[in-house]
Amino acid sequence: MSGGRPMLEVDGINARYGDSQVLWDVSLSVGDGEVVGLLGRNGAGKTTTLSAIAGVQPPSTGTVTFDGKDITGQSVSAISRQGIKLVPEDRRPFDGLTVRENLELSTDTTNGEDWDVPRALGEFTQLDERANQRAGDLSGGEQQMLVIAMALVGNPRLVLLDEPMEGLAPQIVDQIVDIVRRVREANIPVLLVEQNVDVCLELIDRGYLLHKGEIRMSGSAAELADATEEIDRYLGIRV
Ligand SMILES: Nc1ncnc2c1ncn2[C@@H]1O[C@H](COP(=O)(O)OP(=O)(O)OP(=O)(O)O)[C@@H](O)[C@H]1O
Repeated sequence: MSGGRPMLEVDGINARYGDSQVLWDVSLSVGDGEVVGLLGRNGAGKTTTLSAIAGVQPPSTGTVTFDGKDITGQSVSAISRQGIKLVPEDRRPFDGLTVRENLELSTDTTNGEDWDVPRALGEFTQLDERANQRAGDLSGGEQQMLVIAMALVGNPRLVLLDEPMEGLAPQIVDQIVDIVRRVREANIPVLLVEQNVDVCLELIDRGYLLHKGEIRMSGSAAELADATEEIDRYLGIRV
């Protein structure tokens, strides 16, 4: 279901930390309204790929094109203004602010007005119930919900989600899965980094297997689900 034109095109990017090369000619795309998975073991280069797209760690070579425009090497803020919202693995809300204040602070109408604080609280009723509580007093799962809601009130044109289920209890994982589904229903494209193959395949239209900094396989969710040998080899886990 690759749908329309690619919203994001990553073409042959290489990235290094000092002398050590960690991405080798990585190419991938995310189409309009697609949820695309980037799967790989610890250290495969998933976070570095997201960092290259978001401008945190520009690639040494290769290009990143967003909505037909070359954004390679632009600053994090310039890329964010164009509607790419990165939700890093360790992103946390501001503990001392309430849920509502965190959402108000993250509201950005540069790229649209579909999402605002009332809509976010309407979609995430668990957050609505705690709207006036300090974010620091929320559970880990609720905080994760809040950081995703904070990305949504930024009216993103693409969300980069780095392991949003990491460290959460299975019951909470289900809630985050539900949230990613709702982002998808809102037609916002998502590039989802995930180590949990089962969870990832439930959510994505297409995906890429990254191993030691190289894309080893790509395909639809169904093709990846059938590729048990590659999943075993590159992820060391069975579906
Ligand atoms: N700031 C850094 N300086 C030096 N090496 C780094 C840095 N960040 C990551 N690396 C190395 O780059 C490689 C890719 O790391 P990256 O974080 O992109 O992988 P990942 O697939 O996201 O893994 P994880 O799930 O553990 O975050 C790893 O070998 C890692 O040790």
